[in-house]
Amino acid sequence: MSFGETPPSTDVFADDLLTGETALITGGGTGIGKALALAYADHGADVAIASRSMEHLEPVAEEIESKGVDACATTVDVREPDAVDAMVETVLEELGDLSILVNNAGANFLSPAETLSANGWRSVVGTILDGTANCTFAAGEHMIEREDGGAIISMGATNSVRGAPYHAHSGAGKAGVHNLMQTIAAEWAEYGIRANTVAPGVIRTEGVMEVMGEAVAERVIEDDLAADRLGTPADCVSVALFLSSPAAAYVTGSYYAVDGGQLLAPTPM
Ligand SMILES: CCCCCCC/C=C/C(=O)SCCNC(=O)CCNC(=O)[C@H](O)C(C)(C)COP(=O)(O)OP(=O)(O)OC[C@H]1O[C@@H](n2cnc3c(N)ncnc32)[C@H](O)[C@@H]1OP(=O)(O)O
Ligand SMILES: NC(=O)C1=CN([C@@H]2O[C@H](COP(=O)(O)OP(=O)(O)OC[C@H]3O[C@@H](n4cnc5c(N)ncnc54)[C@H](OP(=O)(O)O)[C@@H]3O)[C@@H](O)[C@H]2O)C=CC1
Repeated sequence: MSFGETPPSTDVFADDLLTGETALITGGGTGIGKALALAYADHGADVAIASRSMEHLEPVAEEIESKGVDACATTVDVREPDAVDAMVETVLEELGDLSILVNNAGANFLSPAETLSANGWRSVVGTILDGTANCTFAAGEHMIEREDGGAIISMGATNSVRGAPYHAHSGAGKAGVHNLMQTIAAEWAEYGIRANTVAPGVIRTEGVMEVMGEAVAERVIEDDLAADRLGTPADCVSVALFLSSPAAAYVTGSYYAVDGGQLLAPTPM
């Protein structure tokens, strides 16, 4: 017996779950971010996507518009605070509001700690942690001013909970992301803004397969997971949609692993 697949969100959630909301998803042109962007549109939200490459963004923006909602695609390097401020301005100019932020842009490679260069550390921690902070602060300023609350979801990773070989930069960055979400949850509750972390385990995307390769993926399934498959972007979509919706009105500062049981202890038998 296996867990099976997470069904498409349209089979589970109401079509109008997010009608009236405006979501910004960083890294929304590929992988998990693309799946999130299309799902948010399926459920009625206007959707902005932002990353460094317009080539990644443009086709997804077209697909979002084909679903009958408004789309905005804007380039940004999330490591640059001024560029992030400009991204939020563009979203507000083009879509008129910003009520949901998904900090999804990410970067990773596997490296022994002792050979990791200072620049290698910065490229990953800068994207994951500085990027999440820059976007949260810029979007948060608007969310506070709009006086109607908001939802912030940050993509963490299971490597934030347990140190793991070759993850010095990525694990430390993702641990910082969750801690930041908890602090934001505490500080901005008074404005009706909720902040939560979704922590994928190993989700089959082009990005992660570049990092780990097929042979390592097979070993992970065999040795590290309770589930009998890697995760899919759809597995992450349903949790993020829930956290973005009124169904999660009392949920803030929380950590949701989407990991097929990766964080469970291995069997002693
Ligand atoms: C076994 C289980 C694995 C599961 C992992 C689960 C945890 C998280 C997973 C994910 O996040 S998956 C998503 C991953 N997606 C991406 O990484 C896509 C984006 N990736 C990138 O943009 C690049 O790969 C990047 C290197 C992360 C960043 O590129 P950027 O253009 O900013 O930097 P570069 O100029 O290319 O390099 C900067 C710096 O980093 C060093 N470096 C790059 N790759 C490696 C490597 N494989 N090993 C060691 N060092 C590396 C590079 O040499 C540069 O340093 P200096 O040479 O200038 O010192
Ligand atoms: N897949 C997995 O197994 C896991 C993923 N995660 C996390 O989930 C999220 C999505 O991962 P996944 O879909 O696999 O990754 P992808 O590699 O597909 O996506 C990463 C995205 O981030 C964007 N991006 C990278 N650097 C920057 C930057 N400096 N500024 C703006 N955008 C940037 C990229 O777009 P562009 O190149 O156009 O800039 C790309 O769209 C990430 O945060 C990742 O760390 C966590 C654990 C496991």
